[in-house]
Amino acid sequence: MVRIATLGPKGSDGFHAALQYAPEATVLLFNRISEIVDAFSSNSADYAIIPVYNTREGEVKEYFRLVSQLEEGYWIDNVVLPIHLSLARLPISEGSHQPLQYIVGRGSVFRQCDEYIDGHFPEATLMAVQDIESAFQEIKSEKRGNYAVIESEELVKEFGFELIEREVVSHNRTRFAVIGKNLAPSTGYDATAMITRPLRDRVGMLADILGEFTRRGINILDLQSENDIKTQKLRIYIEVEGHIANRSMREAVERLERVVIQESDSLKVLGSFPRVDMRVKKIKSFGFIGSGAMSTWFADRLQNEGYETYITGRSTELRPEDMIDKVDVVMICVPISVTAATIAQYGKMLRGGQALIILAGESENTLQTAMDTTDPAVEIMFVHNLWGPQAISMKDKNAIIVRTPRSGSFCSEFEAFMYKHGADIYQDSPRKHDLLMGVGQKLPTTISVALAKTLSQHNIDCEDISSHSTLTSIYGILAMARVHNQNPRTYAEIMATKGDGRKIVQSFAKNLLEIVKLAEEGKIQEISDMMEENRQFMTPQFLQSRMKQAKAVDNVLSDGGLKIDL
Ligand SMILES: NC(=O)C1=CN([C@@H]2O[C@H](COP(=O)(O)OP(=O)(O)OC[C@H]3O[C@@H](n4cnc5c(N)ncnc54)[C@H](O)[C@@H]3O)[C@@H](O)[C@H]2O)C=CC1
Ligand SMILES: O=C(O)C(=O)Cc1ccc(O)cc1
Repeated sequence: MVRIATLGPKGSDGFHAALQYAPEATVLLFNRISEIVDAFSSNSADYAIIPVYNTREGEVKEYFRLVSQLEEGYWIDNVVLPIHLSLARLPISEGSHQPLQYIVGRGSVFRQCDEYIDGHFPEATLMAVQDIESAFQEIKSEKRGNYAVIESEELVKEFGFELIEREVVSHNRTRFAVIGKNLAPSTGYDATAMITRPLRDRVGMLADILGEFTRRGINILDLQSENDIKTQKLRIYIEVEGHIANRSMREAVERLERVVIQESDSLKVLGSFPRVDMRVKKIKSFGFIGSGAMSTWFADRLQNEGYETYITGRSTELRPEDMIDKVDVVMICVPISVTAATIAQYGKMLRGGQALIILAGESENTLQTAMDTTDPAVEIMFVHNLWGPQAISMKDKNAIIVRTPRSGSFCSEFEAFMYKHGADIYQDSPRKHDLLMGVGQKLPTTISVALAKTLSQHNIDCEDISSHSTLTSIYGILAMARVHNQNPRTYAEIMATKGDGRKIVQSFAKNLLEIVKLAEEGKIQEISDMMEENRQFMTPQFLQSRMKQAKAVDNVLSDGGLKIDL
């Protein structure tokens, strides 16, 4: 039989939280949080259940101190309990009713009810007690007719008190931490709580701590800080999404100690536990058609948000046609050149109420196919993430979304998922997307491939490429290296997409030949005039802000070792 230590008395919120966690448990009841900790530490209890947060009172301060004292044990789970508080007094049969002068309750209950008490009993004297059971008994034995108590309805009834008012505060919920002896295993949908030791003063410490998580795309759920009572140094409590066993989480913690705080054992992991989710989600499951790099990348992150995911492809055991029926949202994520045909093949299998989201690099043609081949009650949206599967997170990366009149709440939920993970989202029309991908993808990719081919044709030594590049020409070299360091098919597909972007590459090729000709003929003035004209087209603001960015890049590149962990 498991033994759980919590705050009493019988019928208290802690008591109910313990039974909600383990209905068969033996519940050991105490009046003080420190007594609960002692019971747990001395092995008289297997678990401790402690209130940590209340929707009305905010954080429960005592816990902050308590959790940092726990030498063994981990925060392994949570119980969220609605709290129903009632105002009650002795029944008339047990003493005369007099005007209420005193209200008795636990300190935390008063904090939850302060609005109600201020509004209804501004003159009353409040008496905060630790041991509510003794308080009930004393009011009874002393027949105190001018006393009232605020507690749960169950408890006031148990002591034979009479209700004056039921449910004196609404939206009152308490989160209890479950403390156990061993770290909880990963469920795939976890959060991790940690607290720092008292920190020495250091400029930017808080921002640097948060940055370690943000940089890795780890969402921060809660942040609190408190001055350590003795030293008056700051301690920081952080709750983040993910399990401590995840690689990026371990890396973040390791760097926090070694690089940011620069003290070993400066960070204490309180535990990992299944995430407490208060949001309303409508989507349960996503199914991918296409089992490549981008499908896996998105599926992993959706799974970490608590969604079920299925990946299907030409060679997976689960067939796309069998998957479609199981999911709320079908994601099409295959090479651009086969996206429209894949939509045409599977689109008709979706039923009203489902959503079809196209992850691809070409919008107009693919969206038209989706609108034409699916039931009109199917939601449809196009998403183009402008990062590849090597990216750790989508934080600060561009994403283009093309909504249609049929993009509904499922599509918005997917967009909210990308927003939450820090993507910079831009809404386009199909044509605008395709045209601008001529600028953002087709042209730079084409140039990169042509550049590499040219260097190779002339047997240019790779060492010489770096040593002879200028602050300006390095950009082209970097782009060339990036493009040739990833799946060539991805880029060949981009170059071959249909749509409005083609005219950008075609005009570029024509202009290139013209400029080469002018240069060969030594027409310096004509080229300068052309550049002057170009400058008129680009606004001064654009030129200045990009120049500023370029200088920032110069600084990063010239700062020994690139300032990146290689
Ligand atoms: N890789 C990247 O950097 C990015 C890719 N995207 C887009 O994501 C989509 C998927 O790209 P990745 O996952 O990178 O490609 P990938 O090559 O890793 O995977 C493509 C998947 O489609 C399947 N497939 C190939 N031909 C097929 C056909 N004829 N019928 C059905 N399935 C077929 C493959 O078996 C594979 O499972 C593409 O539309 C691409 O433009 C978007 C942004 C970045
Ligand atoms: O990582 C890079 O540099 C990319 O260019 C990734 C990429 C590849 C294909 C896309 O459709 C969008 C982005």
